[in-house]
Amino acid sequence: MHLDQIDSPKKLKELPVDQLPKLAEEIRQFLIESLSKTGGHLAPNLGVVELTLALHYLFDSPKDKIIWDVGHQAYVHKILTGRKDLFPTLRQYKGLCGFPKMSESEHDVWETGHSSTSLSAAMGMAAARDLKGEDHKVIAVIGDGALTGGMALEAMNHIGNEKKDLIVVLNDNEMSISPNVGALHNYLGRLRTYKGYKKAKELVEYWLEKMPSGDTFAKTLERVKDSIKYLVVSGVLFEKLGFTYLGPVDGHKMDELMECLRQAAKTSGPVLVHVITKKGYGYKPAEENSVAYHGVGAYKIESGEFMKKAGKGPDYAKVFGSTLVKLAENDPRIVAITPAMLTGSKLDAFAERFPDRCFDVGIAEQHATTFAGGLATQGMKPVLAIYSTFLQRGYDQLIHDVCRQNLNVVIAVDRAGLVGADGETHQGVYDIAYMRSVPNIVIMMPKDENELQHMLYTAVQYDAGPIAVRFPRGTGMGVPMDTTFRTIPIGQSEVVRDGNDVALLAFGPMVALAEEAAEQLKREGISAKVINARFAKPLDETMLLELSRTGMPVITIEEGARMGGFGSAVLEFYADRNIHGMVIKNIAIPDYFVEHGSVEEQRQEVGLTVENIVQTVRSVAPAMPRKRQRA
Ligand SMILES: Cc1ncc(C[n+]2csc(CCOP(=O)(O)OP(=O)(O)O)c2C)c(N)n1
Ligand SMILES: CC(=O)[C@@H](O)[C@H](O)COP(=O)(O)O
Ligand SMILES: [Mg+2]
Repeated sequence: MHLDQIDSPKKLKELPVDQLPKLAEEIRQFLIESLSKTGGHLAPNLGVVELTLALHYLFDSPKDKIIWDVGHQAYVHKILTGRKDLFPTLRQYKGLCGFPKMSESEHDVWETGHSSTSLSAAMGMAAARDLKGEDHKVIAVIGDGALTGGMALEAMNHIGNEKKDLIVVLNDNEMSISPNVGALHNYLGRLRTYKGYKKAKELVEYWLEKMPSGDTFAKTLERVKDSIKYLVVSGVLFEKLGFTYLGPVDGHKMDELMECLRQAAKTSGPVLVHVITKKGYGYKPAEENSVAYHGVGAYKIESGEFMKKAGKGPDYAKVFGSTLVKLAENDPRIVAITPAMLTGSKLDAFAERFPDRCFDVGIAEQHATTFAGGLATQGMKPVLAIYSTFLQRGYDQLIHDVCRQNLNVVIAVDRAGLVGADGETHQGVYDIAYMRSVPNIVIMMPKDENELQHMLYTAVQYDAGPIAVRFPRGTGMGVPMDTTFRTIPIGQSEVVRDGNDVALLAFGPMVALAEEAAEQLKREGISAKVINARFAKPLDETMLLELSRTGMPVITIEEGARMGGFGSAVLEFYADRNIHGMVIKNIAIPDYFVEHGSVEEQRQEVGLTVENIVQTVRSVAPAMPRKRQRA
């Protein structure tokens, strides 16, 4: 039977077990070929081919619940559950999602994207099963990186105490996106070398059974057994936390893996199966550089060479990273923090230049935020580089620890706005709303990459509390870069184009759309003023008051959730001052989760387009001062 014929776990089970390694090979070839065109999370999936086959072969999905942590490694699961033919649409608009998605399949029992949720979800499912008197297995598959996340540890604390039947498969490839970090990671390294002890323990037990008790040799063996037991059982942290520990097992050896998982299925209470895999397994470029092949765009299969990305300027993240190095050269207070996104946040150069001042804390956004606070109390200038979507994890810490104590923490909010192919789990569209409501914080966003360097400079100079500079995923505008830094006055906007019919008040890179719209409107005889708002907090009150005096309709434009966002702030400003009668429209992201696709397609869907700005302006034309005068 070939891969093409396997469209369900039921079909897979019809395959003789000795043919699974061949199937694994076919799946790998399929992944390498398919992702070379669409891109996606290649290396994580190549590493779990055998593991996924074993799980679907042995367990009975969807009755048995298989939960994928992060979910970036669920492609093989998707292939085996009838979605192979959809792979040409992977991560594309209206196509197959890059993460588990309940609407796609009954086998996707939990949706993910953010890490370290699988154990809590598994515990919830196991508890529900027991309360309802049902009988099925619950299996959480979690990577060694995701295990460093606080949620996973909180869940282990609960699971180990409750003693419910539940299997945790720890997929240990020694990598997060970058090499995994931390004491837990070091500990897993030591466990991997314990392998021999388990074998020795089994051997001693075997001989003990054969010997008459009281025999002198048996007594000696008894003592050996005890010391081995100490190393194998009591020495293993997971055992101490209430789990039965099985492993480590080679995750690419089908027979060993199956045997270990079979044993896990038979064991009652929480079990942790420690599976050792290689990220990128079976594709040389990915094995050799799993960091680069963690998440990829299109590439040439033979060489692994990536296709060139189209884009006008350097990546915003790159400008952030290189500017921070320059700033840190002259400011020893600057410390960079990343919760496991060193490469994505382009902090590699910083880490190389200032190894002592760069902290990769693992997938630990909560800790990262409070750690930054701690540094700030001692006069350091922590720069927390964090994706907008992952800062959601550190929200309480942002409020309670950083903002409440008014600490000088710079928050570099990366991937702010629509992010494209990762889709709804990763959209950076909530941070304006969730940060704006917190006292003390300053929130700014540059219109282009040149302004980003000035904003970062401004942020590290700022000594009056927390300050966030948000910037989008992807390439900048291709503008010339100034060679000296300049301070941007806090709360001051910039007029980028004058006009007297309508005001387009744009936040961040939306300024470019507003300028394009203004150009188009000019051809229709409408004169649009374009303002680069720069700050969502504090607002430029002088500018807003001036606008209200002109009587022009105001259209706010932002790539963020409409509710509570920048536009809401403008509405609040006028309402608070009893300035009524103004025509104000907010162009922003509506109240639903925007799915995967290209950023262009997502913008089109939500109306963040030149056409929609123009259309909105047309709709308010009767309220324009000149038109009113004529009427
Ligand atoms: C809360 C959160 N922080 C950061 C990330 C970004 N991220 C995605 S995968 C990953 C590494 C996960 O490592 P691991 O669980 O070991 O999986 P592997 O890729 O090694 O298979 C990280 C940091 C995320 N998805 N969620
Ligand atoms: C699964 C996950 O969370 C990351 O791998 C994410 O896809 C990275 O996003 P960037 O490509 O924007 O760094
Ligand atoms: Mg890993």
